[in-house]
Amino acid sequence: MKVGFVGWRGMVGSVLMGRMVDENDFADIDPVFFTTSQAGKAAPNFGKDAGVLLDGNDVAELAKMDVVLTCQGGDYTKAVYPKLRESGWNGYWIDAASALRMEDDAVIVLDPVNRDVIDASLKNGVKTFAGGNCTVSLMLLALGGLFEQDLVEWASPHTYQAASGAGAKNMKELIAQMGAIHASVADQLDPAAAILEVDKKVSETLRSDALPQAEFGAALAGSLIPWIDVPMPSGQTKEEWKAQVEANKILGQSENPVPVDGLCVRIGAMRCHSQAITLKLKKDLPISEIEAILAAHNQWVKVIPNDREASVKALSPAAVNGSLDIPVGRIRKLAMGPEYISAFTVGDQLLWGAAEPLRRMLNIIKAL
Ligand SMILES: NC(=O)C1=CN([C@@H]2O[C@H](COP(=O)(O)OP(=O)(O)OC[C@H]3O[C@@H](n4cnc5c(N)ncnc54)[C@H](OP(=O)(O)O)[C@@H]3O)[C@@H](O)[C@H]2O)C=CC1
Ligand SMILES: N[C@@H](CC(=O)OP(=O)(O)O)C(=O)O
Repeated sequence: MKVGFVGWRGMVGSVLMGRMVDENDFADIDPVFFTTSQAGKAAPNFGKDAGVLLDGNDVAELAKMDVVLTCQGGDYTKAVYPKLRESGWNGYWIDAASALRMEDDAVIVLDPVNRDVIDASLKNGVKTFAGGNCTVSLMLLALGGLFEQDLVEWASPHTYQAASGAGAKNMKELIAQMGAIHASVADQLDPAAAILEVDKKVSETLRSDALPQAEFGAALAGSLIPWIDVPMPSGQTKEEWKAQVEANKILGQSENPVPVDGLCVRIGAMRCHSQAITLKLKKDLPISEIEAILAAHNQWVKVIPNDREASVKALSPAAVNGSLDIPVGRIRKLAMGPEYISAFTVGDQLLWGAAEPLRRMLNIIKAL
């Protein structure tokens, strides 16, 4: 099977390549690597010689592929995908970008949650598959058991999203901001120093034009940004809008959607998105039963007991970074009534949030 990779050297693409090497996924495919800027240079070798890089805008070359897997971004998809389909190509297109997710002829892939939807679509001849928005995929992996058993009346996820969701340059800018903050008070951090003086200087640094902020346009380190992506007419941000439409499309219930809505906030984590979710369940279930339902859903979700030590240790971006685990904890009844519960979950937005569902979709196609 000829698989053309586009966007393989970007941040999401690199995580994907790493996972494919780890899982020996290159063994049974013929990889072909495309680029939009380096055609003719040597292709990478992930255990197989792949010749030279081909031009990612060359529709005739792309049309020789059985599968095209792209992590290049939405602009690339919008420019190339229609031309490739119009050329008569009937191969499988697997995409990290959001551009095609809500198209009628595309399926959003998250196979531990919607393998049934994927299998039915393959039988029906669907050839276009997109990975979901990172917060949506991570929420559904964490709470999959409750959704699967149709126990959720509504969900309100409030997010704490990492810098990586905005791109590699933003991750570097976050670190540069941390460095600038530290540098502004580095000689005043001894125990005897007056903390209010230190705080004043830090505030001045955060508000100063000298703080590196070309990417975020605001301070993120030592602060937060309560807005992700463009505005929608509803008053939601586009990131917030995606929660309900994508979650229900993944679950195959767009006709009768479960309301999913909350605020999305960028915080100073590197590559793990966290979410505090309020759920209204359709019935009053004991916490032990809720925990058992969540834990049984998939092999990556890990239920964390609602105690201080376990929560601090396991439910943080620092603990989850680089891992496929999806811890979910802080599960308790809320004061609003016995059907209202809270949950807090953390997931690596480059792994389950981006690369892993695509890698697994490629393997599903390979096995057809
Ligand atoms: N970041 C995220 O969290 C998520 C991103 N996505 C989707 O994936 C797309 C790609 O995101 P991301 O991986 O962050 O994008 P990157 O900016 O890291 O990479 C995109 C492309 O930039 C080009 N590029 C130029 N200079 C470099 C360089 N120095 N190193 C690496 N690549 C370089 C490469 O294309 P070329 O070889 O053609 O020059 C590369 O494929 C997004 O637009 C989005 O649609 C989806 C889910 C999550
Ligand atoms: N918007 C996400 C990252 C992302 O790329 O999302 P999407 O795949 O839906 O465009 C974030 O900023 O954290």
